[in-house]
Amino acid sequence: MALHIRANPGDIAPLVLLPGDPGRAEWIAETFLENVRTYNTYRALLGFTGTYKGVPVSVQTSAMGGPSTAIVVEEIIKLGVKAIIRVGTTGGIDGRLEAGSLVIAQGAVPLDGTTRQYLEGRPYAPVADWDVLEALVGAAREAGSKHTVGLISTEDAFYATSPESAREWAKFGVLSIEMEAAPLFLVARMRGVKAGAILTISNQIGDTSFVDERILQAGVENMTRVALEALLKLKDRI
Ligand SMILES: O=P(O)(O)O[C@H]1O[C@H](CO)[C@@H](O)[C@H]1O
Ligand SMILES: O=c1cc[nH]c(=O)[nH]1
Repeated sequence: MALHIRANPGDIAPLVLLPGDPGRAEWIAETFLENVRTYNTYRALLGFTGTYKGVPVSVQTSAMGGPSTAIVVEEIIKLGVKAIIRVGTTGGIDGRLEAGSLVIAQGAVPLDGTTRQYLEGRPYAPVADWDVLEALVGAAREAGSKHTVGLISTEDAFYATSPESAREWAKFGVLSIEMEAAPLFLVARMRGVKAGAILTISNQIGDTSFVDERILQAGVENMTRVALEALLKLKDRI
């Protein structure tokens, strides 16, 4: 049993979706999985295992930010997980991507402190695993889901980011900003596990007003279907 994910080897499937929000984890499990059982409730890091189209799949909450994500990812890998897809929300920059649209991350500029601590000052490029990236893009294309593949950035301080600072990153090709992908990519790579991320644009950076809930929910549903189909493609590559 791990310290925070109070589960045992065998409780978690090798293929995992990783949302930040425990409510989204529960919704994914209830909506898309069959024969669901809850393996963790400790600290609201809700974790569920079930089957999707007959294949064992787990949904594990990362909670918000790098510190929690790194703890969760380290522990689920110790418990036997082999491939992880983050299913998150992200803030777009300057309205280039509209609310509800999907971003598949090639890599994440590591602006967060968690990645910095692991790297001890080394320059590094946290990128998605190639098989996961290919599976996500393939699944999105097959579903006819409009998506953009590219660079995102991962930060710590949601309310410290301004449209002006985000715009500076856009000059270097950053599409959107979120809070978990860089440490996920780094820790997975260090431990020999596959990871990727697909995200739904939930707002524009600096504008914390909610987008229309129906638009956001449609994007999240679309993202989740694509991610689940991508996990199926990874089944024989782990
Ligand atoms: O929707 P989730 O997956 O939580 O992701 C985004 O939402 C949270 C901020 O509102 C951060 O965790 C950020 O990365
Ligand atoms: O980190 C995030 C995620 C969604 N929206 C933001 O503005 N920032």
